[in-house]
Amino acid sequence: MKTIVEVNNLTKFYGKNKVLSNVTLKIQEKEIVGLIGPNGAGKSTLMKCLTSLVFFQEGEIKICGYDIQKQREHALSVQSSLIEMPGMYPSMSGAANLTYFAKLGGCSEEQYQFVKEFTGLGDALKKKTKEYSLGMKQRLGLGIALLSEPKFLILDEPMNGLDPDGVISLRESLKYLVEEKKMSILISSHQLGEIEKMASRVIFLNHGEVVDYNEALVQKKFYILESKQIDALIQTLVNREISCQYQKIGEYQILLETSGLNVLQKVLVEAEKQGIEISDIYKKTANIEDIYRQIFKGEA
Ligand SMILES: Nc1ncnc2c1ncn2[C@@H]1O[C@H](COP(=O)(O)OP(=O)(O)OP(=O)(O)O)[C@@H](O)[C@H]1O
Repeated sequence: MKTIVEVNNLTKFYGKNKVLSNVTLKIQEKEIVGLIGPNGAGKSTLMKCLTSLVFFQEGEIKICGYDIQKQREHALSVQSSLIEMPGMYPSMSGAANLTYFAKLGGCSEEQYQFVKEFTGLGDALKKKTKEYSLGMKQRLGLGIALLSEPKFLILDEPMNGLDPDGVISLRESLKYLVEEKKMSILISSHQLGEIEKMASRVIFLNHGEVVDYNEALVQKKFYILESKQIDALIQTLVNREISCQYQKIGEYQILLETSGLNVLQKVLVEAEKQGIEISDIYKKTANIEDIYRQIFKGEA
């Protein structure tokens, strides 16, 4: 496996406010890594450090082996990003924007043609970009980012404002870039379901720190228990001191997190003793949303 991004003990302050604390992570070739965390967790700041848009005080960042502070030009030459609104000239057409940025970056004719096709904008490339919808701007913005044939792509909330078709098309585009162009992608989003579909791995940030969720959470078993006597069931869990995490997720349902079947059995035995009828049980493996809930309890 080839490491494309290496971040070691990155610490960033805005004034006296520490917004990133000892962030350490790696991204390998052909990985799509999701960056998840509540508002203000530091996702955009981390991305801005990776693209050298902001200065950081401690630690190091290497992109394809190039140090972002000591070999800034090289480190920037192998990456592209789409952070906040894609930059483009509003009174120029999409095609003119592409041509302009292609010339600026010395893009090959082959790559230019690939990007033109890849945007999927077709005839709309002739329109001025001030007439573009948000989705069209995102497509063009991604196209512009790809002109330099980056090894590493950073996307900050690229799904914002996209309709379902736009989201599906973005997902397919990213998978293509990883599979066919061997790129690595870091993508932040609050759309956990989408991240789950497109990312091969997820990094959680909380208060500027990478959360070590140890992926063990993914192996935990979750059961949804349905009962009309849900409050009595919860009371039983408390009274009998059954060691498990649970959460009421509906009028008649609790989500039970256990480390094994024996805990579920204990719960069922106790419920039966108390005359509590469990009407249904569903088994569930942890998904990103479950893990998010575990990590950010009450903060989401
Ligand atoms: N230019 C700035 N000057 C001072 N503080 C800033 C600046 N930019 C961000 N911050 C602070 O840094 C912290 C992290 O912000 P950041 O935008 O990185 O979070 P985020 O995880 O991207 O949030 P969101 O999900 O809302 O986009 C916040 O406390 C924010 O107020």
